[in-house]
Amino acid sequence: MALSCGLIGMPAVGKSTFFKLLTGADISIGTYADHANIKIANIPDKRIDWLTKLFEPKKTTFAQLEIIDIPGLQGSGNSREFLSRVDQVDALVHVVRAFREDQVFHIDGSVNPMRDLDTVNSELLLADLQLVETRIERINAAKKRTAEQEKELKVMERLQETLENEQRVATVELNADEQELLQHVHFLTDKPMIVVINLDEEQLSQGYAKETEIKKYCGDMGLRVLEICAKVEMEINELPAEERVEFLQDMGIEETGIVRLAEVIYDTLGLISFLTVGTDEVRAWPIDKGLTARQAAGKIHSDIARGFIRAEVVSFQDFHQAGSMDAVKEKGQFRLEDKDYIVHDGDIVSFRFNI
Ligand SMILES: Nc1ncnc2c1ncn2[C@@H]1O[C@H](COP(=O)(O)OP(=O)(O)OP(=O)(O)O)[C@@H](O)[C@H]1O
Repeated sequence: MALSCGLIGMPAVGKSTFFKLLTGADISIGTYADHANIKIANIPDKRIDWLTKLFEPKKTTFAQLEIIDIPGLQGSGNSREFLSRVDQVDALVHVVRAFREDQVFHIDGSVNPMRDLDTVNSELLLADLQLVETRIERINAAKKRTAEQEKELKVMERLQETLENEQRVATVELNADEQELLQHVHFLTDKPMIVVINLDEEQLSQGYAKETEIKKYCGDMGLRVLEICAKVEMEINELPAEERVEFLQDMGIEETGIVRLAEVIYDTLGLISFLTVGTDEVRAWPIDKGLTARQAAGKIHSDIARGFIRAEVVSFQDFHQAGSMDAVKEKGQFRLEDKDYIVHDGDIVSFRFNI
């Protein structure tokens, strides 16, 4: 099952616009959306584009993620529903409005990215603090504490202090023992989160005054920040492919904000891709960093993992430089790896198996 990423933020900050850009979904973009949209996004991958040109396969499959457009947080009225939706996703993209546009209302009457950042973060921090406090109360109410409860209490007290200092659970270093203890507790501020500052065209071209302040705030919280102008991205999206390249060159940028965002989400989720090639299909397979060849084989089919013999591996970079499998073999860059080989991002793999 694909991992999921939820778009969150205040109402009318551009979440549906980013959702549409990431998933290519044709949904109506409104300022009063009251439902969550879920769609699959392909993760753009230049390696897959290149391999597709070379192999001309019947089918090309990109790595995929589920993207969920979570309705805007508007005061405490819908906060319970908001928090339960946040609880269900693997990562978050927090869209913050910096763009100035009189036609688009702001729920608090003015555009203030720092205030919005803080409002949403506080909601998440508070939900986690309540969870910690409930668990502490439960342990304290026990007549006699087990050794396990003693350990949990110590960790919970550390988390409580962190959250009271407005720091995220993700910033707390836990040893393996403590991690196991918390395995079944879901903290919202433990989820990877990326902050996207949605700029207007002028802020994009002339620089954005609040940049330093926001970056410092996010840096202190351990959050990655991207600055993107959703309006310009929509315009780029409507251009034919050839004109798009030209447009980006004119702007002096290599990638659109959306491609960068998709890559950062993928990376933040701890995912890498191994690749399979052939005339039937060229495909990127998402796996967690650190998986072995046999575990990676299991992502394709459990039979391949069970009957695993060897993995034939060449790195995309070597293949790209050499230009063909024969050239790769001549250069001695074609490897046979066993089941414990740790698969790397961009490994082109073919599994030998026997069942
Ligand atoms: N960078 C930008 N510059 C100017 N206008 C923008 C920008 N980004 C989004 N908008 C406009 O802001 C409005 C709100 O955007 P959108 O519907 O995507 O927000 P939302 O966060 O999904 O809202 P809701 O929470 O109500 O669903 C739209 O009219 C959109 O075109």
